Amino acid sequence: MIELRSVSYSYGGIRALDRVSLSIKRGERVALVGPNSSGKSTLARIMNALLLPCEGECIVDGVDTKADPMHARRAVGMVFQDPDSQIVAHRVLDDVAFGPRNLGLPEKEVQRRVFEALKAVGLEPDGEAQRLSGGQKQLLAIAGVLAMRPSYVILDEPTAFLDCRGSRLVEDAISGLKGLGVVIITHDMEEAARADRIIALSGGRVVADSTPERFFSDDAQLAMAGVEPPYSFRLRKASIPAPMAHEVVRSCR
Ligand SMILES: Nc1ncnc2c1ncn2[C@@H]1O[C@H](COP(=O)(O)OP(=O)(O)OP(=O)(O)O)[C@@H](O)[C@H]1O
Repeated sequence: MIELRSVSYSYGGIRALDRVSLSIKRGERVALVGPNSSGKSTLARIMNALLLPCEGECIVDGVDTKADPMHARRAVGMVFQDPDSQIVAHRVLDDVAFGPRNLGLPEKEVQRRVFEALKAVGLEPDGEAQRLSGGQKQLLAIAGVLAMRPSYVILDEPTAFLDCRGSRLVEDAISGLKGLGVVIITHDMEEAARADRIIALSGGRVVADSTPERFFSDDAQLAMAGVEPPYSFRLRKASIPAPMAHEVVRSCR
């Protein structure tokens, strides 16, 4: 479990997180939502120890990130918005192998991890990384993280730069991530609605932590989080059967 206990973080005089307490379990899928500058990316960086709390504690599987930041960096993989900025090697195979090779693993183990990770996201091993589509590059970034065998994966607006087709590829790959704790930072409420839980931040504070169903039904929470319910939810509320509502939304995208 990733557990934050009253975590605050400031960049100089800017308080980005203010006494945030929450937990993320392995196997659950959590959407992190909230307006710009509400602290979502800072929270992600606290969880994988790229940043350490100014106050409070972040505990990853029982280990305090201040005591052992490398433990959290291994356990919590990060995928960022921009697929191009995450490519580190010319060939697809070498790109995914980059992390495991840096761990000093035997080449046989590196290759096993590379092929498993590529299979998990549905990417072919041959080819050049820069020739992939935007969506495929994002799959490559996810494969690179999976090859490190994390317990949790945080995706910071993974579909923000992608077209409809690329977004669908990435969404399908994320749905296939079983057994890991998955945190998706998103402004897309359709994406948030597919999570088990939604955590909303505003002004660096947690203003909601509940199921999508409850979150999207609670006008006060929605107002505090500065978001609106997704189209599929509104259609459902208008008594259109869920599968049909889902299809309407898919065909609209
Ligand atoms: N490196 C930095 N230096 C100074 N201030 C920063 C830095 N990174 C973030 N901040 C500030 O911290 C606050 C929270 O930013 P953060 O990026 O965590 O929010 P966010 O919810 O991820 O925003 P967005 O949705 O725009 O990506 C903002 O006021 C932001 O300006």
